[in-house]
Order: sequence, then structure tokens, then C-alpha cells
Amino acid sequence: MNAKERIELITGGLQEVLKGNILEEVIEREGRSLKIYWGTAPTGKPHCGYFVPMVKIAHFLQAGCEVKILLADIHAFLDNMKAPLDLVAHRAKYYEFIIKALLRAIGVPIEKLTFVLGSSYQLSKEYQMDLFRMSSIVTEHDAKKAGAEVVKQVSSPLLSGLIYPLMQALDEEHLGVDAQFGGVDQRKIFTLAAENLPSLGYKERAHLMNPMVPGLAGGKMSASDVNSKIDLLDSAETVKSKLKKAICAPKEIEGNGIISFIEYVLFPISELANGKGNGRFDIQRDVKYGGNVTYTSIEELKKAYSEDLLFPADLKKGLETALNALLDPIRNEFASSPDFQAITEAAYPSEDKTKKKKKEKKIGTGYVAMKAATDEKALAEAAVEGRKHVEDAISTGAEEAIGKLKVMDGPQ
Ligand SMILES: N[C@@H](Cc1ccc(O)cc1)C(=O)O
Repeated sequence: MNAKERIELITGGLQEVLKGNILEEVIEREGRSLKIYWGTAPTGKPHCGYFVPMVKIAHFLQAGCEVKILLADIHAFLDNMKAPLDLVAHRAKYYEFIIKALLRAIGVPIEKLTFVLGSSYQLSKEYQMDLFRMSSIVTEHDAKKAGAEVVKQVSSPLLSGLIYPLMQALDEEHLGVDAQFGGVDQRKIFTLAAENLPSLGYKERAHLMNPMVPGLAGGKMSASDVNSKIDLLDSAETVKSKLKKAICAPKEIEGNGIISFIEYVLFPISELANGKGNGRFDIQRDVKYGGNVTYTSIEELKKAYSEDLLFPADLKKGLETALNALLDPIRNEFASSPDFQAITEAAYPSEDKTKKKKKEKKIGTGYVAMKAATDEKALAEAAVEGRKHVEDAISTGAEEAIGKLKVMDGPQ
């Protein structure tokens, strides 16, 4: 691969690149490998949306970059304590396990990749002094603005949310990289870094931004909306039921999470395996709907979909098969590794228990409302409400709730 091809591979499919000349400087003129990092704050469990940055990381490695993945444990805490301090070390370990499994699942050699734990260098005297220096040149207003799309916005914002973007900016210097990679939601933090590192006597870095890929419900993938994301360890049955609920309007391409997932995850992964331009996506289909079909480009698939030659149900079925094939090796790694299982329990203890309790409480409320209903209409409304919770509960495996299903169904 010559320098031009390397740069093309590194920047392919990105939404935006700032200071792209740094790539040329390093790869063409200096003739060394580009050092780049991607940071992730170990909060909730990573979902299928994580395949999106992984595909780019695969490209960076193919292009000969030195890639670091920052497990930003302190950031996970600073962002409204999404990860409590006593759990954050376990969560960082869990992220390392699952990210490695994910990369193996898409056939990326992970030997050339380094994982760095944020707290392993961010507590040093030098880093802390830099943080104080930075806090004396960035205004409160600018720090707040920088974090607006990344740090959770709450009614009484904590000071920690202002420290977060400053530290992300400093990470570029302290990780010794040429570039930072992230979603375009990181843009304001990236520009804060670009504007302020030079004032501290440090180099401005290049910034590489991936587009935001809509979740399966059409919106931004969010850890809080169960149906907008599929967990990397979800069973085949859960995948099926989540896909069933995903919005997929016939003929509509714009904001269609199913098509985006195929575009940004499945085609690129298929290309990783078969070579650029050789991606493919198979759909098994009843003969009466046209029989099995293979698309060799996303444009071809989109065209068929918009012309109603490919129906939502068949598209979903194709995604289900492809996704399960992708998740199978991750599920197998989990099933065969006691260490992986132990770290999951340590990182997310009793998560299921708390969830179950909440669901059961909601069902209880629905049931009480039904009993209290005095007319037909109120009864019907309460039943619908209660039933929704039961459905939710079944998908999360709340045993007791399932037992109550009969009670809920009774009065209807
Ligand atoms: N801001 C990133 C996490 C991150 C933290 C620190 C960094 O240096 C880089 C990235 C996110 O939204 O997940």
C-alpha cells in the first residue's frame, strides 16, 4: 500500500476530517506510521453500535497505523457518575474483553492494538498540572459548550462535566498520538483540543470523525433505549424480538436504522473479509416473494428497497441471519470463558435483579389500575398499559412477571 492508499483507507467513509494535512505530513513526508487513538468511557454495556467504530479501527490497522484504545475510566465517572468509582475498574476490564471479542468476530488481528487505562496516566503530577493549566485558559462557558453532546445534560450540572472535555483534550498529548478518532458527536471537544493544546505548548492533532449511525428505532443509538440497540451478548431470540419491534417503513431509506446498520456495519465487515468493493449481503426469501437474493452494494439494496422490490420483513430476516452469524463467536467466547463471565458479573452486578424488580413494580401498578377501573374504557386502558410492561418483562426474563401475564389477560 502506498501512502496515498493508506490515507484513503484511513479516511474512507468518515464524515469529517480536521487538519487532514497531519496525515500526509506523517505518512507521506515522515514515512512513519500514524499514531491514532479512540477513547471509550466504560459505562453501560457496549451494544451493536460498537461495530461501527471497530470497522474504522480495522481500517486504521490495515493501513499500518499504531492504534490505541483508551478505556477512559475516570471519564466514565466524571460523566454524572454513569459508572460508580467502585465498579469502574471492572467495567473497563469488561470493555476490554468485549471489544477484543468484537474485533476477533470481524477478523481483525488485535496484536497491533494497545489498550490504555485512563487512570494509569491521568493521575500523574504532570497530567494534573496540565489540567490545572488548561482550566486557567478555558472559560466555563466554552467547557460547557464543548461537552454539550457528550456529557449527559442534567438540571444541576456538576463541575465534573466541565473537567471531562478538558481531560479528553489533554489525552491527545499524554497518549502521544498524531490524531484522535471518534463519532461526529465529539466534534466540539475535538475543536476545544485543537484550539487550546497549542496555548499549552503542545501540537494540534488531526481529528477523524465517523458519521452518527441511527439506531434500530431510527434515533441515535442510546444505551437507555432497549429497543434502539442490541447487546453484543443478546441471545438469538432476543435479537429476533428486538428486530421485530424496530421501525422499518416500507420504501423509506432515510433514518431507517435497519438499512443504516447494513450500510455502516455489515457491508464494511463483508468488505474486510472479501476485499474492497466485494462486499455482499444475502437475503433468504420465499420464492413467492422473489426467492433468495444477494446485493453486492448498498446502493443496489437501497434501490430495490425504495422500489418495493424488497420488503421490510425480508430485510429484517436478512439482518437477523447476518447479525447472529456476527454475534455467535462473541456468544461462544463468553460461554467458554469463566473469566469473561466473572468480569461481567463484577462489572454489572445484580443489574438483572434491579431491572426485574422495576418491571415487576410497573406490572403491579398496571394490575392495580385494572382492578380499580370502574368503567370499560378505564379497564381497557389499564390493560393495554399493563400488557406493555408484561411484554417488556418477558423480553428481560422477569420470571414473576410472566406468571402475572395470566392475571393481566384475565379481565380482557
Ligand atoms: N467522549 C468519549 C469517551 C472519551 C473519553 C476520553 C477520551 O480521551 C476520548 C474519548 C465518549 O463519548 O465515549
